[in-house]
Amino acid sequence: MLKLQNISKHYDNKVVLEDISLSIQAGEIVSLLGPSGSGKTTLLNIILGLAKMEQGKIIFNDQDLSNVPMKKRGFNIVFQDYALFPNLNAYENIVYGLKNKKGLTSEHEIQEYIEFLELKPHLTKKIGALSGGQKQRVALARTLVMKPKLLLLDEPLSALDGIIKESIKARIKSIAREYKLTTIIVTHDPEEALTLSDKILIINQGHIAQFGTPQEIIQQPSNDFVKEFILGQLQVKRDNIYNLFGEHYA
Ligand SMILES: Nc1ncnc2c1ncn2[C@@H]1O[C@H](COP(=O)(O)OP(=O)(O)OP(=O)(O)O)[C@@H](O)[C@H]1O
Repeated sequence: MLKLQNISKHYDNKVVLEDISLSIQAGEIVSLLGPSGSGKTTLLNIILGLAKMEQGKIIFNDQDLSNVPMKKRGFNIVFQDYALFPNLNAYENIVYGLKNKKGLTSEHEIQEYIEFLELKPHLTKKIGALSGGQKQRVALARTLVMKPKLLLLDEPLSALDGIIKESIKARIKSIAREYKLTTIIVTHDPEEALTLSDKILIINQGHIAQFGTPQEIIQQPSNDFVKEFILGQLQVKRDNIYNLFGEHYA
């Protein structure tokens, strides 16, 4: 279980996060959702250990990790641009992080992750020859072979379109379920957050606007910001299509 307690962060004189507290249960998928500049990536980086906080605590399975360096936290992230090595092929990318972790993951286990993500036909391809969805799956496999205690994903769907997006969404859900892996996802898209997560943390200008299940957020938005940000954006999408096609759009 991950507990964030009273996390605050400033850049120069600007408050970026103020007094963020929440608890995430083991195996849950939680989205950090908010507009551009609201502090989502900063919070993700603080959990990862990449950014420092001025105040607050990070407790994971009853252990205080607040001053534990990134490498010793055992959390892993998939960055928005995947950060894969273009000169290596897909398999070499997947196992790259294991070089200094002898014995962590057997070849048999590596093959299981590869099967799970249906990457077998692509292993010898260079990164440049892969589609966006295939790159995302290689990035996920590379992270899973490290057996992370917590999986962090920064905008995992933003570079993907349509059907590929839906298939990666399903993968992320099945990874969390299959490996009981607590997963935290940054997104600015309400639809993604609502369809992917067990819980959503809505951030507005560094403050928690609401933390709840998708159903709670839809049925009981706790303030005007949540209403506007979530329901407003979804309504605009519906209206745009309705205006074009009228009653033909069910
Ligand atoms: N290294 C930095 N130095 C100074 N200010 C920063 C730095 N990183 C982020 N900020 C500021 O902190 C605020 C929050 O940024 P952050 O990247 O966390 O937001 P975000 O919600 O992830 O936005 P986006 O969706 O655009 O990525 C912004 O106002 C940003 O300008």
